[in-house]
Order: sequence, then structure tokens, then C-alpha cells
Amino acid sequence: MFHFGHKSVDVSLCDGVMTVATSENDILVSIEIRRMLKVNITCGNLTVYYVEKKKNKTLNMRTFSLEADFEDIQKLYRDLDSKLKGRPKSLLVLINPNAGKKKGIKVYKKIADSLFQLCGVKLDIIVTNRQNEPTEILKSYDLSKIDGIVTVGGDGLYCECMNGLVKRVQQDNKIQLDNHNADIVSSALPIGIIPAGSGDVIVQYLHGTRCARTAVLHILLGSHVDSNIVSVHAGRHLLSYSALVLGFGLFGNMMHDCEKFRWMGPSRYNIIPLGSMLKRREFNVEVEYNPLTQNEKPKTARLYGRQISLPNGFLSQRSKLQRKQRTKSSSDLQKESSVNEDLVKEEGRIYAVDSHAIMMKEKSGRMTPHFGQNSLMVYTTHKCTLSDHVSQLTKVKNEKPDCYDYKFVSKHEVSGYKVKLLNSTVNTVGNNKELQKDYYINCDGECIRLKEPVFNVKLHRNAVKFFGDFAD
Ligand SMILES: Nc1ncnc2c1ncn2[C@@H]1O[C@H](COP(=O)(O)OP(=O)(O)OP(=O)(O)O)[C@@H](O)[C@H]1O
Repeated sequence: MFHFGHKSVDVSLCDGVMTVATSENDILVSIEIRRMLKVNITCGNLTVYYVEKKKNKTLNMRTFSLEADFEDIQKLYRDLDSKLKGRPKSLLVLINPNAGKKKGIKVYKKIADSLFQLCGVKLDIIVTNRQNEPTEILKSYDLSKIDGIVTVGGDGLYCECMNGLVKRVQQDNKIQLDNHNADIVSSALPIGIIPAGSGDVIVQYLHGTRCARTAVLHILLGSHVDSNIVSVHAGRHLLSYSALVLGFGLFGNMMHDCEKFRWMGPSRYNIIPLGSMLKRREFNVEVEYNPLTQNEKPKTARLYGRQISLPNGFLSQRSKLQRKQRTKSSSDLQKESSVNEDLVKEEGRIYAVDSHAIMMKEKSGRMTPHFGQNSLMVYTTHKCTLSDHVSQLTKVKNEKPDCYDYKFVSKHEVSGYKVKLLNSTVNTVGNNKELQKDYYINCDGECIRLKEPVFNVKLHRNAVKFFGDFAD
């Protein structure tokens, strides 16, 4: 017989739920086991630590206790403990002390440390001193002794760790990093993000909140979310993996401009892009979209073809031809999807080519993140007036569902794509190649200067894992 406060109760563990009820069947406690952090036992007393989700998506830790004679308590403890599998027992924690408002260490000490200690997690804590240090650590770190990696910082620190981990996994599995066609091996170790950066976009996508306590509790619960990444290669070299946003053209230039004003701190992202927008450049490019394979194609008809009405003179000869042939005898819907499937190559003047490794799709009237989708969406922005462009980007910023429904934005659902700069001059200096003009890619907030006139982007499905519970 168990006691909950002054009441005698029955306890059952059934279908992943622990229920505490009176003999009259009044349910006093009902908690999903996946929401439990840990069970503690002292003679005759059992305490359950569990997590409660609030309406605003933040998590709180709660406890309740039961009393019983020694044998009953021991048995319940053993039953519960055997069900709390998958909680991380050992973690590598990387803290960027310079992230955001330079509060990484404070956030860790104030919020994370005590929760990790409470749950008995073995920790290897490293405060990083400089950029690239996380990558170097992960090159040789004994990954077999940890259950996950935790970053305390912003999106940049996460992306650096993700790059380091993915490269390490390929190295261990003898996969050629520089081959742009290679399928990569997914990494089994989850990464958790405790937000302390200036943007903290990924963590908000994951948990719907920027609350650091919530992030720590998600890590301790041990659930995983699989996520896609994309690889970017140029001149037979891997440039980087992207977990969030890859932007060539306007967004590359914006990031380059923002880098020059690092001293302004996070506020640079609110001011500098306006200047980049005013001096937006046109790029003469050919974009080749790699179609989805049969398995990757969504079962329902896609309507993305609606955006294919491009400005005159934009479509390449081949695409124009295919469009004409296919649209003759089809219904409107077929027309639209066949146009999309056939459009393999585009050539013309553009402002930007952007793709998102975490796909943004309309849900409940706004664009929301979707992890581990079958495909990659590429948005190509063609010639348009400055005011139309500003209005479109404002909608993107405000997550409006129609933010890409503009005639000057073409959408393609692909497995990868190739961008070729036309009319660009390549200079050879010794063994090195240099493009005469500056072309930048924004890879998750890192600015990459192109040295070759062609780059390839490939989707890698579910290549990384986050600690979190997105489906919830
Ligand atoms: N001690 C350090 N000093 C400077 N840079 C560091 C240090 N440790 C890591 N970095 C690198 O700094 C870059 C940015 O870090 P981070 O993302 O944590 O902060 P942020 O840029 O302020 O936040 P956000 O990316 O959310 O805007 C990353 O590439 C990271 O690896």
C-alpha cells in the first residue's frame, strides 16, 4: 500500500503512464513516463522529478512523493528506473563565453549546472577561447564516452559543432568529404542547444521558446528530433554544412556587411541589412535544380508550379521548350506540377538563391519549421522593384504564409542544386584561384567568399539529431 500525503493510494504503470489513484478511483497524479527526469529513493520514500509543459511551451520541473514500506518502494523504484532509459548520463558541454550579450557562462551556471547535477549527469565542460576550437575538439574527442553534445551559445556555435561532428563521423566512416555527390553517414549523437546567442533561431524552432531552462529540461528528457542538413561544395572542396539557412547573393552580401560591424553587437543585424538592401546587386547565373527521386516525391500534388510565371526572358531555352510541350493537353493542376517537375535549369539575372535545411511550411496561418522533410525548398529571387522586394522580405521576416507567392520568386522542391556564375572572371594566383569580383554565401550566419564560379548544394536527410521533442 502506498501513501500520497495522508491518502492511501494505488499506483499503476501502464501504457507509458504512471497513475496514482485512490481506492475510489479518484486520479490524483497521472504522468507520462517520457516526461520523467529521475526517480529518487530514500528509506520508505520515493520522489519523482518530472517536467510539465506550460501553454507558452516552456517546461517546468515538478516533483511528487509517495511513501510505502521498504519492499514496495524498492519494487516501484526498480520498475520506474528501468523505464527511464535514454536519459543522457554523460555530456560534453561547449560554452562560448562571447556569444550574444556575453552571458554564456552565467546562463550555464545559473540555469543548467544545478539541473544536470540533480540528474547525476557526468559532464565534461569546455569554455571555448576562439572560433574553430569546437571543430578541433571534435576532431579527436572520444565520442564513445558521451551520450550527446551541448552547446551554450548561439546558432553559430551550434553550426560549428554540427560541422565538426558531421565531418568527424564521415572521417570515422571513410566518406570523402570533398565529393559533392557523396551520401553522408548520419551522426548518432544528439546535440542540445542552451540558448545564449544573439539570434537563437534554431532553439526557437525546436522548442518554440528561447527559455534556457526549457532547453536544459529537453536535453535531460533525452528525446531526439532528426534534422536535415545541406552540404555546399565548390571547386571539389567542401565549403560547409548548413543546418538552417543558406543564402547566395543578397543574404551573402548582408552577412558580409554585418561582419564589418561586429563591434555593434547583435544590433548590427537590425541596421546593416537595410544598407545592403539599398545597394542590392544583380547576379547573372545559371541555376540547375536536381529533381527529387521517386521515393522523395510527396504523394499529394504539388502546387509550387504556380510561382513559375517568371519575368520575360528568364527561362532557359530548354525549360521554355518543355513548358510549352507539356502544358498543351493537361488540366490546370497538371500543368502546374508538370511545369515544376520539368523545370531543371534556369538562367538569368537574379538577386538571391536561398534554401532552408529546416523547411518552412504554412501551419495555422504562419510559416513554421518542419524538421526532417523529404526535400529542400530553393527560392530564387529575380529582378523586381526595390519596394516589391522590401515588401516580400518583410513578409518573410513576419513569417507570413504568402511570403514567397510573388511573381519574381521561383520556388523549387529539390534534392539539391547547382549555381553557376556567368560572366565571372577567375584569376589564378600561383596554385590558388580567385574570382575577380566578390561573391558571398551566408551559411547559417557565417560569411563564405566564393573562390570558384560554381557551387553545389545537396540535401542530406536526417543527418543530425537534436535533443528535443518537436512532435509535441
Ligand atoms: N571564445 C570564443 N570567442 C569568439 N568566438 C567564438 C568563441 N567560441 C566560439 N566562437 C565562435 O563564434 C561564432 C558565433 O558564436 P555564437 O553563435 O555562439 O554567438 P552569436 O553569434 O552571438 O549568436 P547567434 O549565432 O545566435 O547570432 C561561432 O562560430 C563560434 O564557434
